[in-house]
Amino acid sequence: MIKKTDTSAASPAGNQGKRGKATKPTKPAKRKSSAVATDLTREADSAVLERLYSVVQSRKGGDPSLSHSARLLSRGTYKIAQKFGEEAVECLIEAVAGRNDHLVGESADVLYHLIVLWVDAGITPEEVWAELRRREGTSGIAEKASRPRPPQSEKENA
Ligand SMILES: N=c1c2ncn([C@@H]3O[C@H](COP(=O)(O)OP(=O)(O)OP(=O)(O)O)[C@@H](O)[C@H]3O)c2ncn1[C@@H]1O[C@H](COP(=O)(O)O)[C@@H](O)[C@H]1O
Repeated sequence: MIKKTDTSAASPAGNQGKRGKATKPTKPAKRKSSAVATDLTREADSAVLERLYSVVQSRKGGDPSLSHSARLLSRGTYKIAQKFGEEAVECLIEAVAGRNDHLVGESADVLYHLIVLWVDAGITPEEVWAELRRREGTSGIAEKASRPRPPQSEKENA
């Protein structure tokens, strides 16, 4: 669906896929030391999502006729969750079909709707980044193997 142009929130996430052509990526900052570089890279990766989060948060309680985020947030958790689910399904359809050009746009839609979900729930991006940082360096295989094993009888009934 074509949407009105938003001039108050120049979010690159809004310039992809269904919503238009991708913008040219900006050059990464020069590295000074490996520690600084790691921080800069982290900031650069999450900045676009944090900007989008701030914009969506600022739309809460706004005019639903002027802002899609305000409209979605006014419709409540059930609708927000439903929209997120729909976008996730559209994303997986493109992945399975191997249409990577469409997958980029659908991925942006999923991230936008996930952020609306966070705003509605009162979760901040920093909480999610912290959880991702906590997991860094732990293989999913090792993490699964470390989980307490249920007793055999429980496993059979599952
Ligand atoms: N990233 C997005 C973004 N991605 C998708 N969408 C909108 O999501 C809508 C999805 O359309 P659908 O028909 O699937 O959903 P719907 O209109 O809720 O329809 P129903 O399910 O109710 O029938 C479209 O209007 C898209 O434009 C987005 N709307 C906004 N943003 C970002 O959010 C910022 C603030 O937007 P506003 O809140 O609209 O000011 C923008 O600057 C963008 O950066």
